[in-house]
Amino acid sequence: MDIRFTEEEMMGGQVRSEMKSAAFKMQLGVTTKSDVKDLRVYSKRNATGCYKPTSTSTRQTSRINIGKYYLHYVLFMTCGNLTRLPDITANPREGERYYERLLLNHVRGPTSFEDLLTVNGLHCHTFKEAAKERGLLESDDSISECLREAIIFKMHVALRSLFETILVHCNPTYVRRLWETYYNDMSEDIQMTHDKSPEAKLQSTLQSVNSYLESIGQSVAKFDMPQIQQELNKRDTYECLEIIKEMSVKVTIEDMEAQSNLNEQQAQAFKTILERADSGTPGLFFVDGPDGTGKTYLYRALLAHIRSRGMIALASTSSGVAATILPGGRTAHSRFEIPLQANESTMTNMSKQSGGVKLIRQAKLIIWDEAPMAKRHTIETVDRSFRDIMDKNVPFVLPVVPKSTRAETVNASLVRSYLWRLMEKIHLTSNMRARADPNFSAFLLRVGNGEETTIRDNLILLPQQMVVHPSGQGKPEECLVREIFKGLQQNFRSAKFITERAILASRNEFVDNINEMMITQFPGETRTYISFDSAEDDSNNYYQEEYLNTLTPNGLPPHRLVLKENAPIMMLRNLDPSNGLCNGTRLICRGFDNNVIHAEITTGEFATKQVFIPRIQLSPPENEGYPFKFIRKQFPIRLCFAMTINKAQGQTIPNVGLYLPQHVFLHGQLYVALSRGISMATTKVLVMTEQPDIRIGTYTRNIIYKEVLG
Ligand SMILES: Nc1ncnc2c1ncn2[C@@H]1O[C@H](COP(=O)(O)OP(=O)(O)OP(=O)(O)O)[C@@H](O)[C@H]1O
Repeated sequence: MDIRFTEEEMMGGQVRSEMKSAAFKMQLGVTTKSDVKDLRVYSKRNATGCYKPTSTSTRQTSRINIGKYYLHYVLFMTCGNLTRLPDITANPREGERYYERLLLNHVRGPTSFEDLLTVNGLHCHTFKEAAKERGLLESDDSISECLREAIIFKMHVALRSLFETILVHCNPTYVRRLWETYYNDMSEDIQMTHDKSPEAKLQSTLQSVNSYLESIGQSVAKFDMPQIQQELNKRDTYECLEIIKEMSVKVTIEDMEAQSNLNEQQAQAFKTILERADSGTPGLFFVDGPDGTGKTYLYRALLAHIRSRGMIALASTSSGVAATILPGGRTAHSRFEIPLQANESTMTNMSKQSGGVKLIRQAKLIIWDEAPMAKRHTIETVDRSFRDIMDKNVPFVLPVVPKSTRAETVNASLVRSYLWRLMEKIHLTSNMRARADPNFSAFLLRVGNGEETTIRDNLILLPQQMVVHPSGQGKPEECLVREIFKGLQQNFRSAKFITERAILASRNEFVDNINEMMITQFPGETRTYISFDSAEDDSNNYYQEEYLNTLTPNGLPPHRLVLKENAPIMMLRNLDPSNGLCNGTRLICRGFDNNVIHAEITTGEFATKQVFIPRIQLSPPENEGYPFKFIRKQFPIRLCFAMTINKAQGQTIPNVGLYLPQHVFLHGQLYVALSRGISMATTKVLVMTEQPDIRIGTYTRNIIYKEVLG
């Protein structure tokens, strides 16, 4: 039965025709008063593109009495059309009724049921078929389809790492079938380059897949697939692999040359640390310097120097994305096998006979970048396991303890550790990132040290050159976007242009707001991926899918992921660290298919690498406070024209905009944001908070806990 909404209905939101309404009602299966829940008026989209209720008042409720039945409607405003959805529930077990509801929930502005059944001009016979065609239903064999779609790009190395990612993150139940189906495509390049025998080809392909798996503590031996013959060898061989792998980390010319470009303080630090390493006396150093003072530059120079002499230097970091910036970098958690819940007495899980421990014993130098981002118990756990060969470095920001008080934050920091007293402190002070603009560099230093003059509530005056003043019509943030992304329409295909620009904000909702605005302005065809959401063990369907769709917990991609070719995206999970796919890695979309996204890494050691991203299951951290386990199946990425300040840590962003609809709220946050920039002329700030009455100029809050600065 096809029901057309009249113009009158569309405009007024009132159902005038009892006949039509009754038919509509029957079509949707609303038959009794008990089917009627409440009615909400949905008129405003949230930052992720989902509609959210703005009112449930009876005044806005259109409850229509048709005989003894009631029909309640949820009104969706879409592009000037008014589409109505009965606010009733439907369970996947109900078949067509459920799929129809799913379509009504996602298709914008349909004027008839026929509209719902028509996808790209093709008529579907069932709502299920239409929902599937629109990508609203997960394919029964999405994992296999993901690999099949990736084959077309003919990138064999990326295909093997996609296979490994699928093994680890997608939990396929039929690994051997997948292996057999895609083995030829995964091994084509190996066959071509070496002209190997079938067995040698098989072994090389397995080794290649295994090398990715090993980096996250897995191996092909754990999966139902052909096995590596060498694996049968003695453990000694395996242990040596760790050392061979470390010894094969490439030393670049730039890093070798860095040694002669170090500034005075860096050169002094380089000399002090190297002398200690060469003398064989244990030493524990804490390299302290605000962001941009060249800590990473110094570490790279140290790593290159020691490695070029045929010795072992280990690079570990607190976050996966920082690991992709240092050559041979691994997260400290995976390198040292640190338990997730470290406390006063925990030890690492490394066994005394393991290759990892041998490696640590042989290491001349161990670097731990961003050490204070880890809680002190984590660092102390490592110290307890090998206290004589540790080295530590410092970034500026404290570990973020969710929902913690100032005292808790300070207490979790390295400064409160017994190790703090034992560390030899090395201070770097010149901002090398902003070295071309001494005024900016000096301003940053004052902000970072909490020395910039404040008026009440820690408000500091921003240099006028950096302030964006909203002008003309439109939203104020559009002015900031115009400043930072000037020339976008001509340069949108350039990875360099896109990567050198970003807007930073303190909260995800502000970031989403900018990203949503940017993707509509960005040239190209839109590709929308809908997530498949569920609540674990919810067989009674208490948590309706459409309710789950409206949630976007921290660290999860949105339900409606809207992308375009060449648009910048950011990884939200440590999907494949050995290939540079870490939480925080920046990429650019290069191609789309239904179950796979082709992207290019744009920052760090793996820049220009082509990768495939599959859909995976994601859940928010337990401390997000949901009373059920929320599972979202989606590509683990989000747009990154804008990103949170936290995610920008460690990056140089030559054209950076700071969007401040509210003041920053964390220690060092303003400094971290501003110090991504390289000059006042290319660092812009949009302040939207209330300004002090009698002052001239633009003020914003700078939070510095001086006790943490030591
Ligand atoms: N001695 C130097 N000569 C030339 N460029 C340098 C030097 N030291 C650092 N740089 C450059 O300055 C910028 C910032 O350096 P780096 O990333 O090492 O700082 P950082 O202290 O690690 O900052 P963050 O904490 O933000 O990661 C980089 O672009 C780096 O290449």
